[in-house]
Amino acid sequence: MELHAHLNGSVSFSTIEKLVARKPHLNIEHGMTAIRSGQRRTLDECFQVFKVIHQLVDTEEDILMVAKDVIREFAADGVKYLELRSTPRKEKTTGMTKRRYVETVIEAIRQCKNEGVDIEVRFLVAVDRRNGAEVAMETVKLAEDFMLSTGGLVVGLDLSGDPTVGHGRDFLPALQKAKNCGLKLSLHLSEVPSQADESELLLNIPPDRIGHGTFLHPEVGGSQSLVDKVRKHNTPLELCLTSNVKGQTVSSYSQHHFLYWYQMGHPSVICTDDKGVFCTDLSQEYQLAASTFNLSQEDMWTLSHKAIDCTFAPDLQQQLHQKWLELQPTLFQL
Ligand SMILES: CC(C)=CCNc1ncnc2c1ncn2[C@@H]1O[C@H](COP(=O)(O)O)[C@@H](O)[C@H]1O
Ligand SMILES: [Zn+2]
Repeated sequence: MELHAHLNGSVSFSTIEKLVARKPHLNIEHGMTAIRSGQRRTLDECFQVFKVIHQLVDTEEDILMVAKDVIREFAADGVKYLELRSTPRKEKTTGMTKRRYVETVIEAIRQCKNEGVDIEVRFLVAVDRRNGAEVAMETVKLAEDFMLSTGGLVVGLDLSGDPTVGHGRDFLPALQKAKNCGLKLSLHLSEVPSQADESELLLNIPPDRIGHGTFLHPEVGGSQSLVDKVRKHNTPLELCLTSNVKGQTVSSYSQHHFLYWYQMGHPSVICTDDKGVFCTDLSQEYQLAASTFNLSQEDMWTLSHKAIDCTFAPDLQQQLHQKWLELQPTLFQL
């Protein structure tokens, strides 16, 4: 179950190579699009990486290839349900519009389905906080249109982008509108320490899931009131270990807030965030969680199984539970 994956952050080394071959004039090398094992970057440096990738992915053909490759790679890693998220982008130079951007991702999802790739994929339209409130409202309208026209492939809205830019209060009207029209909300909250006020406000909506939530609890400068709000609504957390360690918002794997929420029995879902940029995959994230926190195969199985209840596609949950029941004896003896 992969519930938190940004499309352009998930582009693998082999896809980057294909993109670089299409655009040799950009002089982009792989070291500029990925943060390798043992490397750390500041949050700001990480966000620069996305700018480089966006230069490489600027036509409909690129989006189609990238989305299909990413979906196939998640499937090859054993992911059976994927919620992809991406920020619709307009590119003047290539004529790509935001509407065509979303249509192309949807086309990629449909093509993978028709080709028999063994994975269910749903899409969240992303709001980049750097683009401000007005664009956020337009994005919500776009997301609503696609939710209605894609037969349920577009299921929600994501709020992401550089957490040090802007304030969540500006996005409240757009987020409320999204919620009211039936889009599920996954919000990046408290990814950096300075966001307690913003989280306090946005948790009142309330969101349907939380991305990261690194600094929600009092021990790291959050507050009991924030934790209480998350607990009251039983809002699942999407936790991305490698992303947080490489982006240096968490000092080491053993210090990751996964343990805080997991020990509390709170719905916690392990995700990749940006598997390409952070050179990881979902299996590796599960492996890391298991080895860091001394969890058994059974614990890990239960984690992935419980994630089914956190999807934004309730229509698929029964089918996924059935799949997990069938897969269990083929993987290991409990
Ligand atoms: C810098 C760092 C540690 C990244 C991980 N944490 C993140 N926090 C907030 N927004 C993100 C993160 N990773 C990816 N994104 C968003 O996803 C975009 C890339 O995917 P896409 O173009 O939306 O398809 C980025 O431009 C950014 O808006
Ligand atoms: Zn994210």
